[in-house]
Amino acid sequence: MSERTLVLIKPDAVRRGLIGQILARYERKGLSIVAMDQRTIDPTLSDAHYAEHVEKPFYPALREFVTGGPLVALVLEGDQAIDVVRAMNGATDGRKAAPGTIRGDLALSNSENLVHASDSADAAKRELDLWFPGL
Ligand SMILES: Nc1ncnc2c1ncn2[C@@H]1O[C@@H]2COP(=O)(O)O[C@H]2[C@H]1O
Repeated sequence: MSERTLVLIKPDAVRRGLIGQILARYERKGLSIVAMDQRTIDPTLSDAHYAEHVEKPFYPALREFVTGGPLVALVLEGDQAIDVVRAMNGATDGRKAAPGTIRGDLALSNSENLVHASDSADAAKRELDLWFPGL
């Protein structure tokens, strides 16, 4: 079933010049880029996006990081896109993510882990409404 998912190419990836490499992986897989926008977000959007994490001890550093430079928000579409993109991104901690995944190949951190993707259909709906209202 065709689905849409929200992906963030985070500020560490933008800083490292990895936007093209990361986008190419999603395109090669056959996913469609439905929308794409480079922006620097404010703390309010960070708090809304990461609502489930705002009380966690790592959140202040995460907010600083995610608001600290431009990121690329995109909507990807394709068959089972939510699970497919999560598998392509790999485990949260880049040090533990499997080789062959984006984080496994390109990240060495648990926090600066290059990409974010919606982790369920409910999360995708919420995040798509938040980042691309009206799409
Ligand atoms: N234990 C942790 N320490 C620091 N950052 C974390 C930790 N767990 C999760 N994160 C960050 O919080 C983010 C939540 O979802 P993401 O997929 O965007 O990627 C995660 C990491 O960037």
